[in-house]
Amino acid sequence: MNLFLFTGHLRDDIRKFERKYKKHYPIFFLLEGLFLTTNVLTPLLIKKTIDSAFYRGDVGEIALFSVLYFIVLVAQSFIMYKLNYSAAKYLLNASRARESKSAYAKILALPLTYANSQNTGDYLSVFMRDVPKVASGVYLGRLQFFFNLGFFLAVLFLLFILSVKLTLVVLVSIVLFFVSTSILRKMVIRASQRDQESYQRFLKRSREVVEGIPVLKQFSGSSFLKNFLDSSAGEWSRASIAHSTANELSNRNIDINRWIGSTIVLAFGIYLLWKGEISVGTLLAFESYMNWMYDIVRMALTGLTMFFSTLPNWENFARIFSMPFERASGINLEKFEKLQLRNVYFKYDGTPVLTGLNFEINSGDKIAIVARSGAGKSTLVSLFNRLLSPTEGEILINGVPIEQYSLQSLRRNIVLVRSNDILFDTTIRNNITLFEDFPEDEIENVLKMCECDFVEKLESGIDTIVGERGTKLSDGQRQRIVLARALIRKPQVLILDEATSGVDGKTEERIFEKILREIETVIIISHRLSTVRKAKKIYVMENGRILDSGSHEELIVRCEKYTEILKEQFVE
Ligand SMILES: Nc1ncnc2c1ncn2[C@@H]1O[C@H](COP(=O)(O)OP(=O)(O)OP(=O)(O)O)[C@@H](O)[C@H]1O
Repeated sequence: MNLFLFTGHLRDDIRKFERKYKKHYPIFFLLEGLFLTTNVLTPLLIKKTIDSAFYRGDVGEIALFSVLYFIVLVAQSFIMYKLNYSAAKYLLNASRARESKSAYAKILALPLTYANSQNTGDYLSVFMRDVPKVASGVYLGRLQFFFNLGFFLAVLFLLFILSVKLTLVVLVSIVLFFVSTSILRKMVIRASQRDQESYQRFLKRSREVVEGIPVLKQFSGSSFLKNFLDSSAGEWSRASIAHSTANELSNRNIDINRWIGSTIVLAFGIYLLWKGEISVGTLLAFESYMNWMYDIVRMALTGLTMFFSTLPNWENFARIFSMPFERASGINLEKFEKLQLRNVYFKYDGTPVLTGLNFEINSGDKIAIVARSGAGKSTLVSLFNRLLSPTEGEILINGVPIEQYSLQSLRRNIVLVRSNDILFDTTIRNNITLFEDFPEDEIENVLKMCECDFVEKLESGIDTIVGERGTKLSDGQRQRIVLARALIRKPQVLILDEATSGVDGKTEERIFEKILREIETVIIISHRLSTVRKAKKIYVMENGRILDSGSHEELIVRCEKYTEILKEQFVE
C-alpha cells in the first residue's frame, strides 16, 4: 500500500528537501534503536519477575529482575530526552533556519512582477507558519511514521512469539483502529487546510490595518475594522476551532479504540490463562506490549496526519521555489554608453501599459519623462535596470541585450530612486551604506549633496535610528536619505521617479543642480515644472507611447499634449 500517494513533482521536491538533512539520520537510528530495545525489554522483565514470583519463588531472581527493570526505565527516559533534544536541534531548528534563509533568498530573486502580484502577507506566512510546519510535518512526521512502522513490526513479531491466538485478536482490533483513524485523518487534513487559508487571509489583513493606522485614526475606522478585519478574524477563529475539534476527535478515537482493544485482549487472555495456554507473566507482558503497540500505531498515524496536514504548507513553501527567478549572472557593465528601446511592450496581467516604445538614451543625457498620472512612467523606468522585463521587444545597453548583463553590475550602475522607497529600522548611516564599507568622507559628501543638514541636528546624528520604514523622519528627510543611499554608489545613470516630491522646491533645486553636475546621465520623472525644465530633453508619453520629445521651449510651442499635461497636472 502506498501511504504517501502524492504527485510526482511533490514527491521529488520533498526528497530533495530531505536529502539535505539525511546526515543526521544515524543519530536518530541509534537513539530510536535504543528506545526500541528498552521498550522490548520492559515487558519481558515484568514477565520474568512475575513468573519468578508466581512459579519459582526465587527472591534473588525477583530482586535482580526488579533492579534491571528500574535501570531500563531510567535509561528509557534518558534516551527519550536525547531523542527529542536531537530532533529539535538537528532537524527542527536546523531546517527552519536553513529553509527560511533559502526562501528569503529566493523571494529576493523573484522578478518584481511576481513580488508585486503576490501578497506580502503570503510571504510572511511562509516564514511564520509554512517553514516551521514544513520542518516538523513533512520531515519529522514522515520520519515518525516510518520509525513507528518499524517498531510495530518488531512488536508484532514478539507478540506472535508470546501467543499466536492473542496476537490475532490484537491484529483485528488494530485494523479497526486503523480504519476509523484513516477516516478521521481526512477530516483533520481538510480542517487544517481551511485553518491555514483563513490564517493567511487574517495575517494579510492585519498587516494592512497596522500599516493603515494613520488613515484609520483619521477616518474613525470602526466600521472598516468590523468589515475588513473582524470578519477575517472570525473566519480564522471558526476554522481554528474546527481544526482543534477534528484533532480532539481523532485523539479520542485513539483512546476509545485502545480501551476496547485492551478489554477484549484482557478478557481473551484470562480465558487462555484459565485454560492453561499462557502464564500470568505472559498475559501481563502481552498487555504491556499491546499498550505500547497502540502507542506505536498512534504515533505512526500522528506522523502520517502531521505529514498530510502539512502538505499545504509544503505547497506554499515549494511554490516560491517554482517561480521563475531573475538570471543574475552575466557580463559586467563597465561604461554606460547608450540604452535603446526597440518596439518595447509591457503588460501587467494582460493589461497593456507600454505599447511599442522606440527611443534611445545616451550617456550624458539629462532627460525628463512627462505624462499623465498612470500613463506608465514608473513602469517604463523600471525596465532600465531590469526591475521589470518587457513582455515584448528588446532593450539594449551599449548594443547588447540587457539580459546579458549581470544584475549586480546593471543595478549598481543604473540606479532607480522612487518617492516611496523605504528606510529600514536602523541608523541613518546603515540606511545609506546598507552595511557596505564606505569611507566616512564619502558618506559626508553625499549627505551634503542631498542637503541633509538636518542629520547633524538629530540627537545621535548619523547614528540616529530612523524607526520602522523611517517613520521618525519627515517625508522630505526620508527621501533625501534614500537619495544619499543611491548617490554614494556613484551610479553612471540615475533615475529619479518623483524621488524628491516631499522636499521643498528650493532645497530640491539645490539638490538637482549638484546631481546634474555630478552624475553623467540623469532621467527625471517629476510633477514639478521647475524640475522638468532642467532637463535638456523631455519625452512626452501618451497611451504607452512616446508622443514627442524636445526641450521645454520647443515642446511648449509645438506639443499640445505637453501644455495640456503641464496645465492639468503640474505645480510650479
Ligand atoms: N503591480 C502592478 N500590477 C498591475 N497593474 C499595475 C501595477 N503597477 C502599475 N500598474 C498599472 O499600470 C499603469 C501604469 O502605472 P505606472 O505606475 O507606471 O504609471 P505612472 O505614469 O508612473 O503613474 P504616476 O504618475 O501616477 O506615478 C497604471 O494604470 C497602473 O494601474
